[in-house]
Amino acid sequence: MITADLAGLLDGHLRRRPEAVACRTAVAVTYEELARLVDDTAAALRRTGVRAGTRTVVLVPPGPDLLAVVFALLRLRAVPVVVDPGLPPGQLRSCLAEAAPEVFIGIPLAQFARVVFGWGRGSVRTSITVGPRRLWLGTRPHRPRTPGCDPVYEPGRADDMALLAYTSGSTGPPKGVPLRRRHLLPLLRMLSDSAAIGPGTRMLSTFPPFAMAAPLLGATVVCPDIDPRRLDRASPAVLVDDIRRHGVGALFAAPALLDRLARYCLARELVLDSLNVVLTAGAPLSPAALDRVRGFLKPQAVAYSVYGATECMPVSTIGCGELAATAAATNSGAGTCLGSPLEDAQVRVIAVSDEPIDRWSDDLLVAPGTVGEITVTSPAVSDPYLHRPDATALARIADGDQVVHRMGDLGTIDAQGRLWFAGRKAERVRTEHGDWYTDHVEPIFNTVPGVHRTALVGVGAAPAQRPVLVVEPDHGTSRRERARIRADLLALAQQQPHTAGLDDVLFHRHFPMDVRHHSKIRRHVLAAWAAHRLKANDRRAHPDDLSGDGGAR
Ligand SMILES: Nc1ncnc2c1ncn2[C@@H]1O[C@H](COP(=O)(O)OP(=O)(O)OP(=O)(O)O)[C@@H](O)[C@H]1O
Repeated sequence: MITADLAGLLDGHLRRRPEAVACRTAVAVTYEELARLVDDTAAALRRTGVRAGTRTVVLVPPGPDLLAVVFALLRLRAVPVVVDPGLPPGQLRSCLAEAAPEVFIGIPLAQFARVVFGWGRGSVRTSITVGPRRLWLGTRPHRPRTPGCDPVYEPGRADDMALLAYTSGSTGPPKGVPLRRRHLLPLLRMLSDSAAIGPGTRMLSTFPPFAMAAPLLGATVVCPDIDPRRLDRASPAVLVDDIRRHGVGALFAAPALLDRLARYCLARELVLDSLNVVLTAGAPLSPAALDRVRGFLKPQAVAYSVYGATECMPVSTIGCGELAATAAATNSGAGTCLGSPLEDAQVRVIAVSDEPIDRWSDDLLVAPGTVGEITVTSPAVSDPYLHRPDATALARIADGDQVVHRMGDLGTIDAQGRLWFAGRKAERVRTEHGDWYTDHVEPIFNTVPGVHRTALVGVGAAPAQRPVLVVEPDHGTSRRERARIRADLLALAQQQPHTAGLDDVLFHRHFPMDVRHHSKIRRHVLAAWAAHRLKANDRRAHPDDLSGDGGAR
């Protein structure tokens, strides 16, 4: 049974299957070996003063060392601060200034960056380097006799703070999200129930925090040789090799990386037949990408898109069969189906507003089928943001003794109770004739041959913005091809009432994406670029010269 005593979960697997492999990198580490590492690490951390509640930054790549540190912190009931290592150094510094960690654990490169960029300056009192020889402040602690069973550790409680996780900062600066142990249980239960991750499963996750869940469920975590800071550069060949070599049964990858893997497999007619389940999250999985993903799976395998956010994970899941069945609707502008809300998650859609809402009232609800903001009440909803009362006021509604979380996403609920994604609230385009929703528009245009992806952005001040479609063409597209694509897009726009007002198409070589998943388009960055570009084009009266940042592909 999954309980809030997460360290106890790990110990349970150790007692039942000490010889089972907990982690696979170049070497295999068994549960027994992992437990010893955790014991050593916990003892060393305790000697440096790490206690329940100590905020600790961990910048260590996935592998046994990271598992040892994270599970040792769990055992001590300390609080890991989870921040994307791929953030620009200045943004990472701001996150750490806000989180005020007392302890900084990192590999030598992270320690070097800490000193150079001033990460945690003013709050960090202990820094610990995880090196090739695993030196803890130059000393090696004593080993407790029975690994995993040291009686000095208290079992974790549901209300203990588990971690401080930062959002990906796709729509503004990343926000600190305090998560208690009980907030994590719905995710663990979903992984165990829907995705069937359990003893014996070999799981590979390209998102390290999800990889940490595998040993808690008795599974083996396979750590791929990729840089989590640069997922856009992760090699599909390396992933394929790891999946095959280790017989990976469960894979998590964000949509963009999953699609790159799928394209790689498609070109080589590869089927990854060890995979039973594939999970993705972070952004919609487009119908075309889904088709390609199904191409590398055996027929019995399932792919799920999981919908949720740092503040509330998960909200709903949808399997590949249902996603495929709703693909035609997506391609004609209905949005992306996110599936039915999970048990325990109450999802309601309210009228769109950019203002705080203090109290819940059923008057906030929109009629079924009408686009509004998605709200969630669930045991997974986190505590309020760290030190951000304004952001919290915009994201929370009090409803008696419950808290309603505003997802900042737009969507609808259909007659079957399924949730549909329409785009992010902050990225809606507000024209004189009404609002345009990114996920009601982009999928239509993404079907045009030669288009890699599109982004709808608004230029000018709301509510009189000019809708602009920015296009990232397939690699190597010629100028003539671009002219054809533009003509096709504009013709397609005329076929749908909700896109008929589109007159502007710009080509951009390579979209700016979020650092966590490289799957969310940073539309506000593109909007600023588009405004600049349109102004330049208007000045030159040369609208066909649509070269993107540094020239179109
Ligand atoms: N399966 C999915 N389909 C569509 N969108 C998804 C899915 N899963 C997550 N998302 C998007 O990701 C968002 C959550 O992202 P995350 O918590 O990483 O930070 P963020 O909201 O992007 O960060 P910030 O608030 O700093 O901009 C959701 O609100 C939603 O927009």
